[in-house]
Amino acid sequence: MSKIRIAIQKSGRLNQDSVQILKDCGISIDNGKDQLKAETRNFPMEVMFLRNGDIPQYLRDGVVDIAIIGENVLVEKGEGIEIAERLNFSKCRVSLAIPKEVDYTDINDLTGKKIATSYPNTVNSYLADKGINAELHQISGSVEIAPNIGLADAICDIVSSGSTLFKNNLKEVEVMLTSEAVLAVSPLISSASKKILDKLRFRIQAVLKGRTSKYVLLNAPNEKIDKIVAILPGMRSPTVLPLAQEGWSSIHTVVEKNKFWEIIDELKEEGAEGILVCPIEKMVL
Ligand SMILES: Nc1ncnc2c1ncn2[C@@H]1O[C@H](COP(=O)(O)OP(=O)(O)OP(=O)(O)O)[C@@H](O)[C@H]1O
Ligand SMILES: O=P(O)(O)OC[C@H]1O[C@H](OP(=O)(O)OP(=O)(O)O)[C@H](O)[C@@H]1O
Ligand SMILES: [Mg+2]
Repeated sequence: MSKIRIAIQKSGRLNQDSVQILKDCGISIDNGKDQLKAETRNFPMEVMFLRNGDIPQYLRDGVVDIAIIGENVLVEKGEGIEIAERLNFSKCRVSLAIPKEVDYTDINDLTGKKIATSYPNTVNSYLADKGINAELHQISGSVEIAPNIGLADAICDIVSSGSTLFKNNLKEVEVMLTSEAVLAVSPLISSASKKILDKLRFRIQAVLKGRTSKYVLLNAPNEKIDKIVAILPGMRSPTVLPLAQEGWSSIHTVVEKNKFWEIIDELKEEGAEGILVCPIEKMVL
């Protein structure tokens, strides 16, 4: 039986969450320590542990069928590679930053300036789009130090909390793109592997939906049911079950995680009691 070959990051920011999402999809990796290739249990899949930055080439060459990779790397060097799923982790942005004390009006201020980055294609196309000429200095890491050591006037790098910029006395002046981990697909994927990919995507969608939803149970007096149901969103519509105590019901529904706090006060005002919020493992719509 054929297997789908997936690349995930060997070590770094994407590794753990990539292994976890496969695990949540019921796929456990038989991983001997320091192995670069591993088999999986319960799913026709072979896992290659690679450098994030090398993965686009492996996808293009068809050495792997699919990969979990930072979207920013695809923007930089992933031409022709498609995204099958956005995975909602490793969220960051790729931005231009300059020393805090330097005034900044707009992108024209970067004309003729030296910009250090590990993402030359991304910067070049951003600047070309805005008609700006600047000099790029490509380095592969610790980019934020460049202005402090006189290597560049500005930098382009990944920003998440902003603390690396802050520590290096820099300020973010342009957000060029936002990024998250994605499931990317080789243009050379076979039809047999594509069928396995469809199964994997189905599982990933169920896992991601479960991660962003909560199962909510609450009690309410019967005369308040209509008002409470009107507040609650649900997969179809909330379930209403009678409680042993006459005149009361239990209402069950699924709510988007970040919407829960918006509606909790309304629910309480309408007389909801004993509100329980539970995690959902998987959700198939
Ligand atoms: N501070 C951050 N917060 C959130 N996501 C980030 C952050 N830094 C990087 N990422 C995302 O995680 C990906 C992997 O980053 P990481 O620093 O682990 O690897 P890398 O050095 O870019 O790659 P390689 O595996 O080739 O050494 C990046 O491409 C980006 O999408
Ligand atoms: O805005 P922040 O939350 O500070 O995150 C941004 C930093 O995170 C990444 O580096 P990482 O820690 O991955 O180190 P690396 O240079 O070894 O990849 C990125 O290259 C930035 O330097
Ligand atoms: Mg990094």
